[in-house]
Amino acid sequence: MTTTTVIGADGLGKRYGRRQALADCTLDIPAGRVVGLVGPNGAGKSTLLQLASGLLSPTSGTIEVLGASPASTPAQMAKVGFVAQDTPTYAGLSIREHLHLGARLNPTWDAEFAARRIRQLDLDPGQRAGRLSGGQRAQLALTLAIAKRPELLLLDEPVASLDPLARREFMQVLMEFAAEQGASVVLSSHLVADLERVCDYLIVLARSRVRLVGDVDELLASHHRLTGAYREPATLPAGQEVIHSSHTERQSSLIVRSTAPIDNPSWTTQRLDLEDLVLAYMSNSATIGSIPVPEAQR
Ligand SMILES: Nc1ncnc2c1ncn2[C@@H]1O[C@H](COP(=O)(O)OP(=O)(O)OP(=O)(O)O)[C@@H](O)[C@H]1O
Repeated sequence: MTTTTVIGADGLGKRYGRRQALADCTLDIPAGRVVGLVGPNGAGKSTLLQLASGLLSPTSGTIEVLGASPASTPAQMAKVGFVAQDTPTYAGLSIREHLHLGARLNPTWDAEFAARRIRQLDLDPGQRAGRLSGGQRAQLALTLAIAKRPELLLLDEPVASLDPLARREFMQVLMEFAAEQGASVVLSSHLVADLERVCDYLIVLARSRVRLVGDVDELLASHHRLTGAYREPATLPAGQEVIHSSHTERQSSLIVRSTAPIDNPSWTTQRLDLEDLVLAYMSNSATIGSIPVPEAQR
């Protein structure tokens, strides 16, 4: 692990009975990045975020967050913000009471930010959380998490219930927070176009396993779409790994990983965008079988 690792995982796994939710997950996420966590339903994204927040314990391997075991001390918990998928709030408490609670519980609470954000969102501070719409409740939970001024913010599908304009505006607030504080953010989402605007680091999970991880610019520079006359993928030179292929009788279209430039004029080479890259790895892993749990571990 590097000294600036924000989340370090080694062979991390989580099993619910016979169901392997996360397997053999090894990560070394550098600090100060905005990390997009993507993958199909049931891939293990929430499980990974809950392991990082300390809400779940691993069944195998290890995880460290900001150099310590997740949620191991009050000081460590103060440095990490987490908003779960269901954006939990206290239904009986008003927005104002949530802000007071936040101020009492968090040593680094930014009261000015919290009050300004609630005004910007046009929310009534006297309104009980239980009376808010789903999107408004999510905005309250996200405001509380950012006002805590954590070193690491973990967000599980934070924008799923927000309208398109609110989504874009929230992503802007999130980027400002990360840039101003030098904070690290990990957010899961199915909305890759939103992630493309804010994330500089990517993790693709599928079928409980990490399929792709790294700096977004480096990943985009090392993947290429090749189109040309039909041919067998096996004819590619060493060092070019086919991630996804589709063929017609006449044409082959490949997504290839290669750090060296593709130097073959019989292919037309194009760059990928983030969505192409994510979909290539998701469909590639759809063809790989699920992970059997060894008899001895059941
Ligand atoms: N409490 C639980 N008990 C049993 N199985 C669980 C539990 N929580 C999650 N799982 C299983 O673990 C796997 C991973 O679930 P997880 O919620 O981490 O996926 P996800 O990637 O967040 O999915 P989604 O995109 O649908 O939110 C799934 O197969 C799920 O059914």
